[in-house]
Amino acid sequence: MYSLIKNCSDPGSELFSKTENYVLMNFEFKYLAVILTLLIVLRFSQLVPSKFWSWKKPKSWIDLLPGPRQFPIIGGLHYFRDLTKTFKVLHEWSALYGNIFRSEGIFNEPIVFLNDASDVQAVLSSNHVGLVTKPVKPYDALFGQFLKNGLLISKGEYWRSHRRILSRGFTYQSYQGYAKLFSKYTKRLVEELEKLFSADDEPHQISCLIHCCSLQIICASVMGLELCGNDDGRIFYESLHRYKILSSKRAMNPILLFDFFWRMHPLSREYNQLINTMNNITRKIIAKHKEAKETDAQIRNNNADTNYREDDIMGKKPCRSMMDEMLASDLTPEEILIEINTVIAAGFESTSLTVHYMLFLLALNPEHQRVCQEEIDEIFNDPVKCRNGNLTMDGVADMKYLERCCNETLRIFPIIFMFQRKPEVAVKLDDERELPPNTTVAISPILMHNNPEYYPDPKKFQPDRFLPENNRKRHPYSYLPFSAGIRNCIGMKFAIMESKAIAAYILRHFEVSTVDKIDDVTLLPSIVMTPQRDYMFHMKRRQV
Ligand code: HEM
Repeated sequence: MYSLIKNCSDPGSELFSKTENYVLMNFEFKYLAVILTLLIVLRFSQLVPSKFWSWKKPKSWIDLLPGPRQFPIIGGLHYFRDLTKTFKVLHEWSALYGNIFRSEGIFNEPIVFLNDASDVQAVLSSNHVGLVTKPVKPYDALFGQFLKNGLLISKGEYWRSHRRILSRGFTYQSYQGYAKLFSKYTKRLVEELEKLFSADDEPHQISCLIHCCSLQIICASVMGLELCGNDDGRIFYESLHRYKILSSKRAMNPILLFDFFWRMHPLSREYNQLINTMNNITRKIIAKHKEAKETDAQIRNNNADTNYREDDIMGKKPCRSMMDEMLASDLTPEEILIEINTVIAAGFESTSLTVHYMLFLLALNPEHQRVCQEEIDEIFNDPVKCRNGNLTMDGVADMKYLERCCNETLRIFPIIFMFQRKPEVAVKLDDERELPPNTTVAISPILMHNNPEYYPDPKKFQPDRFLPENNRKRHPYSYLPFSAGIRNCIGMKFAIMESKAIAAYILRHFEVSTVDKIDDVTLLPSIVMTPQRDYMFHMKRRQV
């Protein structure tokens, strides 16, 4: 099945592929000249409101907030010229300016950075749909063509009704089925790791294998698509993999966030073709499921008087996919397509990176790895929690220490390192401060999770920070890997269960160690927080 992977290169190096970046650079130089000319013309033609140029005039308490020096038009974007220093810049700003500061985006649009848990709670905790609106940039630019008005981007009542429908795919019953898929694909992953590490004593990178496993899990859970052994699956895998690389390249290049420039870029043609290819495959699957569902309904009618059991007809599949839940709603096939794209895009890389970071931290901290293994062994030896070598949903849920390690991993490496809101109504932070409607707010889990006020000795890997009694002592909005409030991550539980299941199978079979140290690898602000190169692992087979 891992024949899907043609070239096991690490994600960071693919992002820095020389030929494509040469194309990008050429492109930038060409269009930088166009932008500058355009801006000079705009400046002198007075077409742009003067507020964009007079960036120094304070107007409200927000303008008076501390923050880095801004420049006309580009605001504070130039601080992120060198993307390898992005997280360093954010940490420096937080150290210099405290828990609330301001910077500016393109055309000097103010952005308020909130890093105080109570301020964040004021923004995220309301049930008012107008409060959970997101700004058009960067969301639309990054995801708009693939995710259109899917759950991640949509707003208002449309968002609320779709959120309700998608939630039906995340019930206790659905998780019983997903647990079977976690086992199926992770067992194959273990076989591949076995082959890789038994061949020699060299350290190896493993992210592409984990990535492939996670992608198979999400495609099977969302639409019952088996990526292996059929052409559509293979094409979908290759297209999605390439789509991810192109969108990350776009995300890391502020000029390309403008649709105008992106459309002229040579890579955008390939990008559109990839989306078309994936959409065509998904449309075919939706049509097939719809047809099967109609046939089922017919059989059900014909069997109304008999002892008909739904499982007899539907139950050949290991579980009902999320798509089946959507087909049972009044969503149109095109709406279903967009929501499928949303769930896959939001769920595949975030989870595989979590596993990757978790294994790395456990390799660096063998004393914690041993505790996890004791817990995992006990559950694997329990015939109720692990049936015929397959972990059940309850078995995974019972791995409490592993879960604390997963939480601590996401504290140290919050994959979604920043997210934004643009509340349509005013938000009262306290008696003196109110954010006016349409203020862009940036919330950065990476700054919050490194604040010693919430996490003493934040660099240290300490899973017991997440013991229930310690959680109770901490502000509930100080832990934000999945955001919080009504617009938090809908797949949070799925992500934690899947990460734990993959890590559990690996740790059951291998002792994991690494030749890297935590500071050896720079982190990049791709759409998700990505290591510039893969961590290198050793895996030694355990006697179990
Ligand atoms: C460790 C893995 C994951 C992390 C760290 C993560 C994190 C997040 C965060 C921070 C948000 C809020 C983004 C924002 O406000 O802009 C979000 C939203 C979302 N996530 Fe996840 N996620 C993960 C896995 C998943 C999985 C596995 C799925 C699906 C199965 C998923 C589906 C979604 C969707 C659909 C949204 C949009 C929700 C809405 O706006 O109502 N995520 N995720």
